[in-house]
Amino acid sequence: MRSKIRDAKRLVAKVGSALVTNNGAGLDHAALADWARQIALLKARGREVALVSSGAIAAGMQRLGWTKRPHEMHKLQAAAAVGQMGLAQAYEDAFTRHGLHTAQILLTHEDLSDRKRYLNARSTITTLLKLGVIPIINENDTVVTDEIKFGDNDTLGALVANLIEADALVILTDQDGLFSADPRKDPAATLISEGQAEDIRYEKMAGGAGSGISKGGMLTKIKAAQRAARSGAHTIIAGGRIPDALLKVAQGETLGTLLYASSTPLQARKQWLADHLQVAGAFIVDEGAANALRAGKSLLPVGIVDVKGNFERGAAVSCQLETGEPVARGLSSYSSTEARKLVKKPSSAIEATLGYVCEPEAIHRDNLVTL
Ligand SMILES: Nc1ncnc2c1ncn2[C@@H]1O[C@H](COP(=O)(O)OP(=O)(O)O)[C@@H](O)[C@H]1O
Ligand SMILES: N[C@@H](CCC(=O)OP(=O)(O)O)C(=O)O
Repeated sequence: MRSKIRDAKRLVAKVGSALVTNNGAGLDHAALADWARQIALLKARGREVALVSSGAIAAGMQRLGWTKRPHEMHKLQAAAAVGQMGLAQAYEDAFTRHGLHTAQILLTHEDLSDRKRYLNARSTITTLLKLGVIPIINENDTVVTDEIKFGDNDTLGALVANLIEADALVILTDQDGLFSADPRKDPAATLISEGQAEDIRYEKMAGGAGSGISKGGMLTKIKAAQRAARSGAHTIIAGGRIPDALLKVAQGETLGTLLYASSTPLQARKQWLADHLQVAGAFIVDEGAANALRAGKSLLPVGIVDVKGNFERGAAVSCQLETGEPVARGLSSYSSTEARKLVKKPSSAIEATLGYVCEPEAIHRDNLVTL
């Protein structure tokens, strides 16, 4: 089973408050530098890594000279806004030493449930990965408070894994993995080595959070593994203080707890597209485009002869022949208004027509299922 992780090309690593901060007093710069070193090595070995990191509130509290975590949401949000600067700076410094650039991405759950924003976030992060930049992701605590209340970047890690179709989500924390019971309360608890992410027994083993600064605990990690599995990503929960934890996990060494998914990212995405999509409109395509779609290729604007319905970028649309015969369905890279202007045009004409290019394809093959 661990070979699944050894073969994982795209990984999301999540480091929690329990690790990023020095017991709540600012950032643990040595720890950050060490993850940067490990991620740089993984990159050099051809892996893509996005990093979801907590720590904004703890860093902000230190910068503001606060010794006690406030209870008021607006103060916590202010601390997060101050601290995010330090967090981003610390990562940029750490990765610069390895010749790598970082990019700051602040997201909310709403961003990822809105189709248009979802596609935009997806294209940005995947473009950054292709450019060799390390995306450093945190929640946008200025505009949402749920995450501060629940102290849960685990869910964000899973959402990002879904978003970029990562092969694996590596959650690093202050325990060596999932134990049969909270090891802080039950010294006889034993480490679970691996199991299926959807196995509901694990939820019962996961108690609340361990320290004052973290709130999510193991339960949010198990839920995150279940969510990641829905897009085919395997999850590993491992001890972030174990030397070379990330490298070892990525090499497929038996470390921490592996909660595996039963399908691959692409299978899972296509299944989701096949099962759940209510279509908002249609692309009427010519024979050539229909054949390309049946051969598993993307839909290019040049093969579209007409656009039916009104829809936004990211909407689910069907692709059909003029006879009404359905060929495929998928997520449109363009709104219906934009797509109407692109009918029968080569992709090279998109920029001249719209003034910008979202994607060269009207529907990318990863976002398509043939019928
Ligand atoms: N079954 C369990 N196995 C391991 N840890 C558990 C379990 N149940 C609860 N925990 C607690 O979860 C804590 C990790 O979660 P949390 O403090 O939220 O970390 P992070 O900040 O890394 O997200 C551990 O310190 C531990 O006390
Ligand atoms: N986004 C916030 C808090 C998120 C948080 O604490 O999550 P976790 O590390 O999973 O316990 C921060 O950066 O401080």
